[in-house]
Amino acid sequence: MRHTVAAIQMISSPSVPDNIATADRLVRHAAAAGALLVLLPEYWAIMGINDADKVAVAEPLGQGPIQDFMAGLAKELGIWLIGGTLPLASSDPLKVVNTTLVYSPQGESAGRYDKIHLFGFSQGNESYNESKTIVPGKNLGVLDAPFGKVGMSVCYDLRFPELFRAMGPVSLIVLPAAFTYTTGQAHWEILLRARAIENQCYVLAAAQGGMHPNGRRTWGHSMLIDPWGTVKSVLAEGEGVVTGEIDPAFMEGVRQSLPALKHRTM
Ligand SMILES: NC(=O)CCC(=O)C(=O)O
Repeated sequence: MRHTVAAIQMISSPSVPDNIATADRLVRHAAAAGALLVLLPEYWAIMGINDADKVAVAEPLGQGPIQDFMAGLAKELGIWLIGGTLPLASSDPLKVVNTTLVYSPQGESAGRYDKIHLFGFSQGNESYNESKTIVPGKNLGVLDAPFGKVGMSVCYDLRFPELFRAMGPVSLIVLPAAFTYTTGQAHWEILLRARAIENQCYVLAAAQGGMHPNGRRTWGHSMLIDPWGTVKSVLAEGEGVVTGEIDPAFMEGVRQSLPALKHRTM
């Protein structure tokens, strides 16, 4: 049976209430288009003026306006909502955990993944060092959805194929992201398609896509890719929704005609 999924693209700001209002509007749009599973982007709840701004709005696990919003919306719309990333409080008062929380159609907590690989990049005027404000995760995140297993990853994780191999066979990889314009232009699509091709599964990537109030420009290009590596739908820039179908029969066909997953030797 085919299932519709959706990726939300945002241009998040420093205002959590504004970002919640935008996410609310776009997730409702995705659900009205028939999406059973909706993915928000990395940093959807806050893209601060300074990296440390997210520490001030970090929530303890299980309480706070960001988590209340996600749980309530998943239940109201009857969808699986994969909450991109939100800042969770960590044991270090100066840092957060950059976390994906999953809510079931009943609005219950159904999964968690803390971003493992923290982005670092320095070129010309551009410089990023997530380890200054984020504590890295340690555990894989795999959840059971109606169409099979879903492997969770976040943004810079995309560059580490061993993470995806360690998940075991999954039907769908989700990747909330905030790729930079510079690195996205060069690497985003090719890396996403490689993960889909080598793991013979669907890849759903929800991105930040535009110029943010903090002066950061993100690449966008939220997309759904099928197990053959074909881009099924994409949104280049700006806020919006990307939808497409997960077709387990198509995935099985790819795995049978090209049994590369069975031919692994290590
Ligand atoms: N937030 C991130 O992890 C950004 C990753 C990125 O832009 C990259 O090129 O990798």
